[in-house]
Amino acid sequence: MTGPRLAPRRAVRHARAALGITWRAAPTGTAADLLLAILAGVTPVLVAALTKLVLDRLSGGRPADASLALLGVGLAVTAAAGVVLPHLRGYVEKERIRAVSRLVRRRLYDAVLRLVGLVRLEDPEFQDRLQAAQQTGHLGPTQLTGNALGAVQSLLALSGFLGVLLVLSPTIGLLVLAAALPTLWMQLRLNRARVAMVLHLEHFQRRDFFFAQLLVGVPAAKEVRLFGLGRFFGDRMLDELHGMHRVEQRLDRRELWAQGLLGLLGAGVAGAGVVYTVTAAAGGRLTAGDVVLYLAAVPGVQGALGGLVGQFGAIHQALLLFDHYDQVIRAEPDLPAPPTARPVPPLRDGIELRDVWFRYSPRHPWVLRGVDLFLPAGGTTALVGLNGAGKSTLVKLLCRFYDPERGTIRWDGTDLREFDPAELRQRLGAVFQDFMPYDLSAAENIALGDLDARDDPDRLRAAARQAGIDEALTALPRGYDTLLTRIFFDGPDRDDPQAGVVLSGGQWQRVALARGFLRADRDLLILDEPSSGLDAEAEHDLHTRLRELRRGRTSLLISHRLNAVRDADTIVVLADGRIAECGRHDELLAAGGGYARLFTLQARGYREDAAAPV
Ligand SMILES: Nc1ncnc2c1ncn2[C@@H]1O[C@H](COP(=O)(O)OP(=O)(O)OP(=O)(O)O)[C@@H](O)[C@H]1O
Repeated sequence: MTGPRLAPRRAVRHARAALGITWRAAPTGTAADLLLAILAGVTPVLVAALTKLVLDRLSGGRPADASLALLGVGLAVTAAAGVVLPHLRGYVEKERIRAVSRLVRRRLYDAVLRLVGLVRLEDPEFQDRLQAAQQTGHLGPTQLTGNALGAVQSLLALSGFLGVLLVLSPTIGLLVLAAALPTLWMQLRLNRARVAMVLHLEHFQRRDFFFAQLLVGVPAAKEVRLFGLGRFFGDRMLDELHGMHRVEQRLDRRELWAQGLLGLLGAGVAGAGVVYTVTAAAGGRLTAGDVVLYLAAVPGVQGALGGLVGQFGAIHQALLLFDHYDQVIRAEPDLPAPPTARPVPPLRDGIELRDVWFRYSPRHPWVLRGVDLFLPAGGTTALVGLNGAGKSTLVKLLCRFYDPERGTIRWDGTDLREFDPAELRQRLGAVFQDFMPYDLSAAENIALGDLDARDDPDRLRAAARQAGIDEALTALPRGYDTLLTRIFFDGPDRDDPQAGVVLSGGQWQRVALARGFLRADRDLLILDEPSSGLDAEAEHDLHTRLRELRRGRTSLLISHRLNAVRDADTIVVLADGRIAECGRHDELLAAGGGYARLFTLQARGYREDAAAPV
């Protein structure tokens, strides 16, 4: 497995950014941790040196005096510090990690919210990066800082012990250093392989998570059971897990061999040193204290060197992981913003699509191929067409989730590109075909349509009444405060059947409609298949209410049930990416085109149903 590389300039930029995040998130904690790391680095060297001095004094035959007592106290205090310091560092580090996680997460979501369109979010490569950034974003700064501080500690311990060894016996000092060099080289190689493995495993992990979610999650539960897919997905999940484990095992074996051999080499050198120091002490060339100092210094040097290499490896890994986060944070805006956005005026004339061409990316086919359409202010336009004709795509362009590749969409003559998208959307209301059921209370589910209405129960109820769901919500165990989910419960609430409820598909659609109706006063209301989940009576009821609600206002209605759109001021048929027909219901019927054919087909279906014996 070849190791992934990060260009040096990029690595330095990431290191600065990651350390900057740590400093901004927890300046005091980071400074305290640095101080503690320095103390932790010098403590073992001090303990070893003081032990040698005490032993030398004791074996030197001089009577005990105050200086020996002082050495003893110094040794006790330093040894105690050696015990306490790791715990203190552990606490400070956890505080720092929590602060960094909060800051990293806030910045990540701020960056995602800066993407006002959908292009980047729908790009699979960006999604992949985003997932990785969500999972590992905090590891960059925390791992980098933790290991940089660890490296400071290791460097201090290493230089302290090496200094002592070189003073004591330069030969042994150099021997220990030489014995550590192969370890250093091998560790660096292993580190690179481990980083490569972590990145390689990300893909396995995501697929493993996907299959696991299918098995345990509610959304797929019905199909998994009905189609008997449990074993199939389970096997796929285990394949991914096996794949991961095989990669890990290969590296673990390599590490085992390398570390075993290098451990033996290190032990050999250390053993030779012990023989030398003991012989020298027996011959009077070294003291008993020197022997103890040597015995402490050899593992100290080897440990510090190993630690240092491990820390550099972890820093390398942290920088690579930070790359995902950095790229998400630095993502360019997905929709060009005008240097100075024009204010969005109330709609007076209408919205005009002029020769609009659109495809989701150059890799995708054209969806819209020169659409010319005018949505007059104050009128209801219905958009119909076969599955995949591009109706929802046109809606997304009106909301400026994307820009047309060619042509323009004009709001009272001004290109939508000249507006700030957030301000434009303030003037729109919409109920999307794939509306979102939120695991929140009924009131919150509606209020999300206009957060200003959060504390205005009358407005929420009025919207619910218009969507025909007020009665059902009032009858819930806790009325509008009832949670429309059973996911977030713990404690006594878990067993309380009143705590949360599950709505039917049609009821959810009405809640989504109520959310949309909170914005019924906006300049344009878009309803994409608002009644697909409603029963026939409810659908009729809804469209009657809609007509009253939207009288004199601009709306765009999409529906496959042509009976529901027959009263629209204009009906537009989208086919092959263009406007194929346009007119009032009677005109289109008389024209005998695609609309007339579809309408007749649907009407005949109803008539035949009615005529069929029950
Ligand atoms: N995010 C996307 N990325 C790529 N292609 C897409 C995306 N969304 C839709 N499409 C494609 O664009 C075409 C038009 O889809 P769209 O959803 O606009 O059709 P529609 O008329 O609303 O269909 P339906 O009546 O089934 O809701 C389809 O071929 C679809 O596969």
